[in-house]
Amino acid sequence: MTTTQDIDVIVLGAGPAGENVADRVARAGLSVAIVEAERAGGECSYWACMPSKALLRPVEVRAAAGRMPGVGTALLDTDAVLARRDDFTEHFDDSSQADWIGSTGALLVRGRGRLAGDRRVEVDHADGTTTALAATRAVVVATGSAPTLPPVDGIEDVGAWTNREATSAPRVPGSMIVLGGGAVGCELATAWQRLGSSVTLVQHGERLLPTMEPSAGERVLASLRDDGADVRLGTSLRAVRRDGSTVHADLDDGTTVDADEFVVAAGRRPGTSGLGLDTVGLSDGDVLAVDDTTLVTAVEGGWLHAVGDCTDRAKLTHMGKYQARACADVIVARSKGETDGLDRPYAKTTTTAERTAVTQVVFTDPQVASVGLTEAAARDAGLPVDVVSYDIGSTAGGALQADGYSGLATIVVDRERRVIVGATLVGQDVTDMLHAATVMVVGEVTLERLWHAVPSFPTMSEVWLRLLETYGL
Ligand SMILES: Cc1cc2nc3c(=O)[nH]c(=O)nc-3n(C[C@H](O)[C@H](O)[C@H](O)COP(=O)(O)OP(=O)(O)OC[C@H]3O[C@@H](n4cnc5c(N)ncnc54)[C@H](O)[C@@H]3O)c2cc1C
Ligand SMILES: NC(=O)c1ccc[n+]([C@@H]2O[C@H](COP(=O)([O-])OP(=O)(O)OC[C@H]3O[C@@H](n4cnc5c(N)ncnc54)[C@H](O)[C@@H]3O)[C@@H](O)[C@H]2O)c1
Repeated sequence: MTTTQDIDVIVLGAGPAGENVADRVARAGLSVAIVEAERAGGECSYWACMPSKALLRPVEVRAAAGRMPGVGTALLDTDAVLARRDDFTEHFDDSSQADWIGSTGALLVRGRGRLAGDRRVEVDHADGTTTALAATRAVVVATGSAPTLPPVDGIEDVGAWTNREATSAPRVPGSMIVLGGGAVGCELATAWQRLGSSVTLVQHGERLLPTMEPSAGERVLASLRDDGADVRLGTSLRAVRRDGSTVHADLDDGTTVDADEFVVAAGRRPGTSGLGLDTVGLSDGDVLAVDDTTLVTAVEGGWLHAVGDCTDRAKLTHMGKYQARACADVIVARSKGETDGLDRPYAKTTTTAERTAVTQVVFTDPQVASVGLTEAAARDAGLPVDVVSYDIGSTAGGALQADGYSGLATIVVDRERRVIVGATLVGQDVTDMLHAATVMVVGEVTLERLWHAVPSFPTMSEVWLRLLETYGL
């Protein structure tokens, strides 16, 4: 075993969250080692955000062309789509990410890391050797998440695809069953159905995208069915088996669905197995619950932080990176002896927006973009809220964007404070409208002041004015 001492900060996992901690801490002048077991860049770069969006964008463009008289439905060359997807994942070569980490001043250590007691980490390398590291200031766990396989008879034996196989497939399968109707299931079903596969999506709840406003799931459901996908809501999988090239899925509605591939998109668990959590008083596989300054609450001493998917907070790249920035700033502030106000809401050293303004875009067609609380979440939190919706297609911008534009904007208004606490946009090309809503929520801008934020004509942003008018301004 080799030993390296005197590293200020050790980061476990070089996904988007871990990389951002390392970058920011290194730029502040602290020494950092970042340990990566697979590829620098993490799940997001190779098997999640990037490849899935590279599969979705071409079919989105094609659908938009179909809604524009005089343009028509564009050609679909699936080989070109898959080749462009492979360019986005750098053909699984992480050298540019590794070079970038090096350029920040952080030391990239290749191997599988685990905690080995207070402030200590051991890294097991592919050649069988182990390196022991000790952190003088902090250890940050950023090990991401892993797909959950529901306890269904036969599921372990059918060669189930997870997000990894489903985003990196070298050809379009003839047919597939997608288990789960969250963001992963809805995006993959949209992409593969439109690329030519026959998709059956099985969701055990009564709605798609169940954590979002109901309008989102309803419209995505209608679109998937319009595309020809077979979507089964309120349906559970009883058993699954493979017979040669065919998978047979027995559903609790009494039917059996046959397909070439079986994709599991039924949620994710924290990537904390085999991480030595027992050496710091936790149990293998635990969620690393953190406070607003990213400190792991169950471990004393103020040295163990966690960011990204492993914390089981919003499992989104941009939110993980937001946590990473706060985490780095807390560590740097403490290294300078600063202690006051580090946990003050909206201080740079906190992740306040995790509670007030989580943003998410689901790249289905229609797209779904949301920030903050849904109506249901706001009512559960006891807030006095009113809800207003407006058809984006009724704005001049919406009508110009596409023939028969169909889209809905919904705001959740705290009627006592006169501020927006949540917004959801559903429709074609709404993704970049989200940030305006995010500023409204984070800035707690009153409706009376928003009245003076005049949207340009003829843009879809006029929906913000229409929402205020509908609310009575
Ligand atoms: C199909 C799919 C599509 C998605 N699309 C989006 C999207 O469009 N937008 C969005 O915001 N989010 C999206 N997400 C979610 C997003 O991928 C995650 O939230 C994000 O990757 C989490 O980043 P992370 O750094 O916490 O973890 P990860 O990206 O999982 O990175 C963790 C890293 O830690 C490494 N690691 C794990 N254990 C160890 C260990 N013991 N030692 C050393 N290294 C270790 C892993 O190899 C990995 O590189 C998507 C997810 C999926 C599955
Ligand atoms: N564009 C994006 O922002 C994006 C895209 C993909 C994933 N993600 C994130 O990645 C994370 C994981 O996504 P996910 O969709 O895997 O998880 P999820 O937990 O969001 O959704 C899983 C879905 O599967 C259903 N389900 C669970 N077990 C089932 C079963 N046995 N049978 C049928 N249905 C079942 C659940 O009801 C749920 O709707 C999420 O936090 C998501 O936000 C984000």
